Parts: sequence; C-alpha cells; structure tokens
Amino acid sequence: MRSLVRILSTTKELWPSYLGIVLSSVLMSVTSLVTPFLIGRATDEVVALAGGRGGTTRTIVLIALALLAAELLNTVLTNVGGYLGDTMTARLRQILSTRYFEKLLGLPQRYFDNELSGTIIGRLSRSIAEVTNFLKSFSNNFFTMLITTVAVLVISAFYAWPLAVLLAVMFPAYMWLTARTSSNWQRLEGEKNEQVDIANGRFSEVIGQIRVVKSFVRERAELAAFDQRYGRTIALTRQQARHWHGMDTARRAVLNVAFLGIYLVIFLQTAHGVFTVGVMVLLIQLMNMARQPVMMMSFIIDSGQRAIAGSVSYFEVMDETVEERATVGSVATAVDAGPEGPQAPARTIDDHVIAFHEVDFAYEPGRPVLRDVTFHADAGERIALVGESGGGKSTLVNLLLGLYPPDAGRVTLQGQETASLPLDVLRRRVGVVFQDPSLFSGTIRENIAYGRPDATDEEVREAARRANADRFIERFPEGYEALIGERGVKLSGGQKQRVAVARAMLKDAPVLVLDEATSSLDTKSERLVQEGLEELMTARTTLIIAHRLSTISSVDRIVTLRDGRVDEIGTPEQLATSGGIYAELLTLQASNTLADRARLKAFGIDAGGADTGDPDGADLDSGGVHGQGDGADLARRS
Ligand SMILES: Nc1ncnc2c1ncn2[C@@H]1O[C@H](COP(=O)(O)OP(=O)(O)OP(=O)(O)O)[C@@H](O)[C@H]1O
Repeated sequence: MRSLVRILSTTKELWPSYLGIVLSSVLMSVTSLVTPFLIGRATDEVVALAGGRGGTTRTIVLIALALLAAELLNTVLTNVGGYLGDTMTARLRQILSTRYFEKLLGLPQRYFDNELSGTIIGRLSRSIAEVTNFLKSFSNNFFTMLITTVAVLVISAFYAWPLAVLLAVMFPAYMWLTARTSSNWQRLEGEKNEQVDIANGRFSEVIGQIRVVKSFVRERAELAAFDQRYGRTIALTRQQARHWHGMDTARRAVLNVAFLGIYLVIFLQTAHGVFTVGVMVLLIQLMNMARQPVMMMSFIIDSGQRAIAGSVSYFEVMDETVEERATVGSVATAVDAGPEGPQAPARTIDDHVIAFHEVDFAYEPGRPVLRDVTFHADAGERIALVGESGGGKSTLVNLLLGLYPPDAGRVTLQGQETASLPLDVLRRRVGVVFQDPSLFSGTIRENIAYGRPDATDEEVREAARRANADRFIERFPEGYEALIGERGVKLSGGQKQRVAVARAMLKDAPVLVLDEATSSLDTKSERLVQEGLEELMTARTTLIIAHRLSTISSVDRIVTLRDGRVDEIGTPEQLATSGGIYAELLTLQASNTLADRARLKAFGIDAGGADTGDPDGADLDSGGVHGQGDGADLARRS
C-alpha cells in the first residue's frame, strides 16, 4: 500500500486530474442518490392518484422530468469522469514508464548481466498496467462508493434505525473478510508474476535470436519450456482462485443474511403502516444502492492487490542504485550535449592517451579476470590486444568505457583517471566498433547519426563515404532513408559493419576501440570493412581486439594476455621472436595441421583468411604499417 501512496505522492502533476475525477464522482453519486427519492415520491403520487386520494398527473410528469434531468446529469458526469480517468491513466503510464526507462538507462552494466531484457520489459508493462488500472478504478469509484455508503446509512437511520445498524455491521464484516483474502492472494500473485516474467524474458530472447533457434531446430523445446512456465501459473491460479472464491462465498453469504434482515424490516414496517409504499420503494432502492459499493469494494480491493503486487516489482527496479558516477546532468541533458559533453572536472595525471596501471578486476568475487594489468597507448598509436578466448580482452574495453569499475589499480584516458570522469564525458571520448555491429531498427541515416542526431546530411554522407558504405547505401531506392529492420536484419554482415564504422566515424572520438569482426565476412566485404576501419583509425589512438594476424602485424605494439595478466608488450617484430603468444601464433599460422588451426582459433584468430595466399585476401590490406614504435618496451611480465 505504501508503494501506491508513493506513486500518488510522486505524481503531483496529476493531482488536478485526480481532483477532477473525485469531484465528478462526488457529483455523480449525489445525482444518483436523487433518483430513489424521486421514484419514491412518484410512487406515493401514483398510489394516491390511483386510489382517488389526491395526486395529480402534472406532479407525476414533473417528477418524471426531474428524473430525466438527474439521469442526464449523471450521464454527463459519468463521461466527464471517464474522460478525466482515461487521460489521467495515459499520463500516469507515460510518467511511470519514462521514469522506469530513465532508471534503467542509469543502471550499471552489472544489473543487465543478471536480467533478461524481456523480463525487464514484461515487468514494466505488467506493473504499470496494474497500477494505472487500479488508480483509475479507485479514483472513479472510491468516492462514489464512500458517499453512497454514508448517505444510505444516514437516510436509512432517519427512517428506521435497525436498517442502519444492519448496514453498519455488514460493511465492516465484509471489509474484514475481504482484507483476510488479501495477503495470501498477493503472495500467490507474486509467484505467478515471477513465472510470467521468466517466460516472457525467454520469449523475447528467442524471438530476438530466431535464426539460431530455427537453425538448431529448438522451436518445440522453447515452446514446451514457455508453455510449462505458463502451466505453473495455472496451478497457482487454481490455488488462488479457490481461496478467493471461497472467501467471496463467505462474504456474499454475510451480505445475503444482512439483506434478509433489511428486507424483513422494510416489508414488515410497510405492512404495519409505518412506511408508505413510496417510502418502501425508496428504501428498497437505497438498500440496492448500498449493495453496489460493497460489490465494488471487492473489485477495487482485487485490482488494488494486483497493483500492490505489480508496484513491488516496479519499485524494486526504481530502488536500484544508479551508476555511482552519474553522467553530467540528467540522462536527457547527457544525450543532448555536444560531442565532448559538458566540461569534466578531472585532473590530468599522466601523459598517455590510454593507460592501465596495475589493474585487477573480477566480475564475480573470487574469480579474477584481470590481474595487475599495466600498459599504455600514446597519441595516434595502434595497440593490439592478443590472448586466448576468455582471456580478458573485452573486459579491458569494458573497464575503459567505465562499464565496470576496476577492483584495484587505475585506468586513465587522455591523462585523466576514468573513475573521476563523468560517465558521459568518458564515453564520448571513446568510439567503439563492436564485433557485433548492433544497429537499431530505423533508417540507415538514423543509425549513422546515432551518436550525433544533429549531424547534417552532408556529414552523414561523408562519414558513409569514408566508411566505404556510400555505394551500397545509394543503391537502395530510398538511399539513406532505407529501413533496415530490427538490429539491421535487412543488411548483410559487411554492410552492417560499414554502417557501424560510419557511425563511429561521425562520432569522431579521439580514442577508438575496435573489436574486429572479419571472420564472418567474405574476403571482399572484409576488405571493404577494413578500408573503412583504416580510414577511421587515422589520427586516432586505437585499441584493437585483433582477430587477424595481418592486423596484429601492422600495429605499433602488441599486448598479450595470459591468465588475466599481461604476458608481453612489444612491437610485432620484437614479439615475433620472443617465444611468447605472438610468436606462437606465427608458428601456428605457418602450420597446416588441424590441431594448430584449432589452437589459432582459440586465440580468436581468423586462420582461414589470414593465410590463404589469396591476393584479395585479408592480408592484402596490411599495407600501412604504422610507426613501429622504436621505444616500445619488450617486457615479459610473467
Ligand atoms: N558479464 C560477465 N559476468 C561474468 N563473467 C564474465 C562477464 N563477461 C565476461 N566474463 C568472463 O570474463 C572472462 C574474460 O572475458 P572477456 O570477454 O573479457 O574475454 P575475451 O578475451 O574478450 O574473449 P573473446 O576473445 O572470446 O571475446 C571470461 O572468463 C568470461 O567468462
């Protein structure tokens, strides 16, 4: 319940709407209370006229017209309240959803490592739908209910106090039984929600990777697991429904017994001449009106229970701690800031563009991934990270981007400690081309300009041209406005890569991280992508997770990783003969045995393209060997 109060107290902008809804529901109940009085009065008038004891047709017609006026007013008020309720619900949904999204955008990477995106989305829609539905039905009905109840109690006390006593006993008894239903119901609802969230999480993962599912012929298995999860909710619902309907039967029985007493009082008092027939009709209508709030109460409590269960999941997310080093300003200002973002108040502590200094890191306690990692990159240098798969190369990039904080040691970017830079400032300085290009649905233009939505058409075209993407884009009838489908599904692997390169080109960050993705491309696409990357690397400091020997041989320095530690650092020439990982790679490359090929693969090195001898092959573009880093330190660390 506290969470619902929290929602109300944090949506002050909606208070005028709540007030409007409350006001219209108050007026609504007043107009509906007029009706029994008018009908009661009309009954007496009709009885008198029929019995020849006074009463006039004119009065009856006037009462009928008054009834019409009351009902018309009631209709108008119902719809005004309904309109306000609908718009309030939409605004509330917008506010809660936006806050949820904003919160998620600010959560650290670690949070997403442990959650399925479908679960996050499912939880959002369920929680918000339940909370908004409840608030809507609450504000539309609660006050009508309250006013009707009080009015019925007062009026019935005026005519016959036993009626008021019976009603006064019935209301709390009914509420008590309803409240008793609640706690057990909520626990079961929570368990059901968990099953549904897991099922929906998997659902969206499966749809997102439908090609893999199809290729492994896993449709039936996925479907069965999904069905099983929902199946579990049936058993829980049975338990829940048994409990709920059992309690409801008891509640209604109490109500029915109370009404037996009420009707007996009304009928007998009328028979003994205490009430006129008109008063009897009035009281019967009032008592029936009293039934409504009682029934409505169980509906409101039911949706209230759902809302409480739903808002718990909502607030679990809202109570998560956002990334420690907030971006400068809110998420919104961060997105809108210029390429460098607002000025960062960080101190320069060394001269390197990128530096890792004695860095330790573990994703999970007790399972170190990086140990005592120290290396640096100076302006314009290209540094290749080489190591076995799972050796920690991507983890180094994650630390550089501030996605995780190092457990020990220091990472610096352009001389400033990353830990002291606001995250948006830090991330604006680093362009990344991921192995998986990760495009968004929308147009090619939108994707290229993702980091700089304000870029001119000319700038977008220039970025595409330099990324070798312009020709294929211009072949689309819609050109840059061509829609590329979810995650760019309508583009080939090489085309996606080139759009990703153009996107990084336009971002124009001084530091570049490249997770080479050439193994999935054919030779021609690979060369086109590589040309784009070469252009992108020009005049930038680049950290490359290298997947091709040709790339490695053309960098300024190689950093090899073994068991999470830096094994060697040196120029390709120096490391070629040092007996370390790079030398091993060269030997493996020269070998044709399957075992050696497999070993090469374990380093994530694309054995196929690297040594086919194909003149169009991957190695062709190794041409531009960049300054071989004379002073590069050859250092065996282990
Ligand atoms: N989010 C994560 N949570 C827990 N462990 C992780 C996470 N990401 C990576 N790891 C683990 O950290 C280790 C290093 O992974 P990393 O991705 O850095 O390796 P890599 O050298 O980039 O490998 P590859 O060349 O195969 O991409 C691996 O053992 C991996 O299982």
